[in-house]
Amino acid sequence: MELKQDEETQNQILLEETFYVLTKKHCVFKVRLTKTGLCLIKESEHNIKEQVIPIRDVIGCRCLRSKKQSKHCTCQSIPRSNSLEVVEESSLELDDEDTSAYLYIYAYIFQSTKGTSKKRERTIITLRFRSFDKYEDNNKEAQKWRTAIKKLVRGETVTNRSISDFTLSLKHRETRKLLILCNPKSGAGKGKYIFQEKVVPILQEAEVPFDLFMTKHANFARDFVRTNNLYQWTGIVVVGGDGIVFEVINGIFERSDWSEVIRNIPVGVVPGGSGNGLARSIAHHCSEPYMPHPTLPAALAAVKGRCVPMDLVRVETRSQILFSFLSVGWGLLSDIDIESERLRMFGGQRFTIWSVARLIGLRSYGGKVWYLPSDVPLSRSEKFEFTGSNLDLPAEMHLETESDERKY
Ligand SMILES: Nc1ncnc2c1ncn2[C@@H]1O[C@H](COP(=O)(O)OP(=O)(O)OP(=O)(O)O)[C@@H](O)[C@H]1O
Repeated sequence: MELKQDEETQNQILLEETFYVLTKKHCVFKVRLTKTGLCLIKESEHNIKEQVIPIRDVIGCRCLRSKKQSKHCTCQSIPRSNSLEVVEESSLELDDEDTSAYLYIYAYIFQSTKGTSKKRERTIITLRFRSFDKYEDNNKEAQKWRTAIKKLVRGETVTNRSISDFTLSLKHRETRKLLILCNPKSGAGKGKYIFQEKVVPILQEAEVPFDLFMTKHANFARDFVRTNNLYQWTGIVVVGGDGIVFEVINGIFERSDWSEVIRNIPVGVVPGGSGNGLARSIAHHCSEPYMPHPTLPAALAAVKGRCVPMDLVRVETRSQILFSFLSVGWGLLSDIDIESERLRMFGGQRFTIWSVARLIGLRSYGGKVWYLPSDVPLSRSEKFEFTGSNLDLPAEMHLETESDERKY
């Protein structure tokens, strides 16, 4: 009984609106927002199709206005969806004649690809609010949807009652700020490119502000996290390989307030290095596809603030104390890792090349290992399942509310 009630509240409609596709006659989309997702119901002459975009796949949304067209054509007062250019509300380039408010919703959804492994695809849903004559009224509607979606994305409670107050806080601003530590030398030297091209667009779509610091030399990141006030940031995202993550974690443990930091400041990694063992392991743990877009699961987790606790290993040698998060290497593997540094220009291939070299000249090491067998069962990862669809969403979809200008 309780389960059923819970399901009912999850599926309770928070917002609902009817939209049209400019280019298709007699094609109506009902768009519903519930706590679990954005439901698109396509009603055409002969059938009804439906797809739910789960809230966990949505990263954010933005309200924009249409941009003034350079060559104004009097025969086309309504911007065509495929030629639509949009700007911020504050822009000097906005088109005063178009009183519509455009809500851009950004989602990364699993596509039902037959025969191949699952992957996430970027999908943009544009909702054009144009029922009213004044931009302010259309914007109020769009902002109501925006605020509700953003709150749900952040895991906050949204009820039908609270939605009526959303218009009061129109100028809702994101306060989350991430610290990005990017190693420009990681992997084959593409750390900066990866950040600018793969991560920045996702941060912008999610409207997550950030402070970026490029590491200038070995141990820069370690010193940075040891000496700075980390509480000014909501989390640390490292762009690089396992080496730079190692620096950050060990830098944290060199602080006197390390226990406070590890409880309050999550650390994430966007793979930019050669091996990227931690980023791969996290993607595997979360059942997120790592290939063909390795940076995607990490960037999405960073903007959504998704985090789970992670075990660390404290290693004491005669001369130092270290914290390890993947493995503690000794012998052949460490030799390959450290000595292949000179082949950095080959990216991840450096490990294969140096493995062959070391196997040819195999060294032997003597040692003893003591261990305690674990009686704790291995934890099972949460499986994110593909939610059924029969709509086959395109990468971009433009829907709009009805207006007097629309004529069949
Ligand atoms: N600006 C820099 N110049 C030279 N070295 C740097 C710089 N910034 C950081 N480093 C060093 O580069 C080392 C390797 O970096 P990182 O782990 O990001 O890449 P990787 O070694 O290619 O990846 P992986 O560890 O996953 O194989 C780090 O241990 C760090 O000390």
